[in-house]
Amino acid sequence: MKALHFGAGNIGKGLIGYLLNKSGFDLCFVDVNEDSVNRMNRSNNYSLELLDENQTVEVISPVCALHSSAQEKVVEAIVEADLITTSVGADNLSKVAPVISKGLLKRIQSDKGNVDVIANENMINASSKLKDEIRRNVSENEMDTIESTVGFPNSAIDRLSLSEKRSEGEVTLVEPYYEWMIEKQGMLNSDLPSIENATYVDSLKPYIERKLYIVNLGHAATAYTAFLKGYSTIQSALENPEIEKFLRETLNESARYFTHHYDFESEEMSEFIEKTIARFKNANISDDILRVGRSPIRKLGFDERLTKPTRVLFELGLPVERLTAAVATAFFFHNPDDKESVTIQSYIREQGIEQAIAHFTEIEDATLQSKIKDHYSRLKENDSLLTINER
Ligand SMILES: NC(=O)c1ccc[n+]([C@@H]2O[C@H](COP(=O)([O-])OP(=O)(O)OC[C@H]3O[C@@H](n4cnc5c(N)ncnc54)[C@H](O)[C@@H]3O)[C@@H](O)[C@H]2O)c1
Ligand SMILES: O=P(O)(O)OC[C@@H](O)[C@@H](O)[C@H](O)[C@H](O)CO
Repeated sequence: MKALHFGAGNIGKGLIGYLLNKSGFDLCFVDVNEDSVNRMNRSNNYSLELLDENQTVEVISPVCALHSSAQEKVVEAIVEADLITTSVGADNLSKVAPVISKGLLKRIQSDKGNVDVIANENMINASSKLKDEIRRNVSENEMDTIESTVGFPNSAIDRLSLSEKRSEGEVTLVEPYYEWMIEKQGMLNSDLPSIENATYVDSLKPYIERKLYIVNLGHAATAYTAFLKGYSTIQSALENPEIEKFLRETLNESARYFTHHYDFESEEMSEFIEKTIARFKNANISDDILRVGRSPIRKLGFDERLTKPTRVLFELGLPVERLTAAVATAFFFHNPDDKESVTIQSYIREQGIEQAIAHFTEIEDATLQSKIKDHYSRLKENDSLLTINER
């Protein structure tokens, strides 16, 4: 059995590649990063270090890699694959769509049978998004054939996966906890054996939303608050009780989204929140806030982790005091190497914070906009988060 995975990055190696290898797949990565492709092909393996007390190292082997520019080889690998997966970052799905389209059409011509393509990104319905991108690259008839033989099951992935450059080479670092949830109904390849330790669900929506609007919301809020307070890692920031309190209260507000829309009980949500905070505080992890806070424009998007729970709970008349403060913190984040943060900062300089809030969050309600703006102004005056908590 062969699996082709686009994106030999942290989660590609730390979760998707790890589980596909455990499930007996022959694994090949596709990446734009020449160094990482060459490194993998030199050793045909990579190392994973578990971020627990024992720091167990596992070698994942055999693996190979193709550079994205080797189009013909990538197309051939798609034709031969039993499963195609991605974790390239949500904004890069449009970039992998052209070659995946070519490969799928060639597969269909070669009568290779049904296959599933799973995009594993931190966004709602990433596989459906990839399918939409593929649609832009093919004719209507071609899309009809693709749709009849290719499944695009949506998924949710969760594992803190980082990497570190060491003298022996790059090592992928992973927390012990992981989750890969795959929506059964989108799958078309009934011959594919189950992926070991993946969870197959009938409806993904409650889980992907909980992942994004609790785990990733909490992560983003911590990273942006940490930036404001001068911390460089999530773990050092959470040693500050004020930041931990703010995180917990923000997540408790967001929990109401889930008790309102789904069957989640409040105790269950509280347990999930405590488990999430404990994962973030794992003393064996040192997670850079610049990684966690990356791409703030994406994170402030209308349906994204910061904005969606805030606007929906506000519309329901439920409290959003901490959530609006969390949204405000994102407007301070600045990393010269992160184009999105640079864009936000120059937008604020040129248009002002009010315009920036409306523009990046696409929130139209004036009251909600001004709540975010008030928090921004107070934070700018160096007002503490605790003061916000008490308001
Ligand atoms: N790292 C985590 O803890 C984690 C956990 C869950 C979900 N995710 C999600 O997984 C995705 C990947 O995140 P990551 O942390 O692994 O990022 P990463 O930057 O470590 O890895 C992304 C990889 O994709 C490659 N890539 C980019 N554009 C490409 C293209 N056009 N073709 C082929 N390869 C391309 C990059 O070179 C890189 O190796 C994101 O959507 C992220 O939100 C990450
Ligand atoms: O990958 P992003 O940029 O969407 O979000 C950054 C982190 O919150 C994220 O990578 C988490 O580490 C991960 O989602 C945990 O499963």
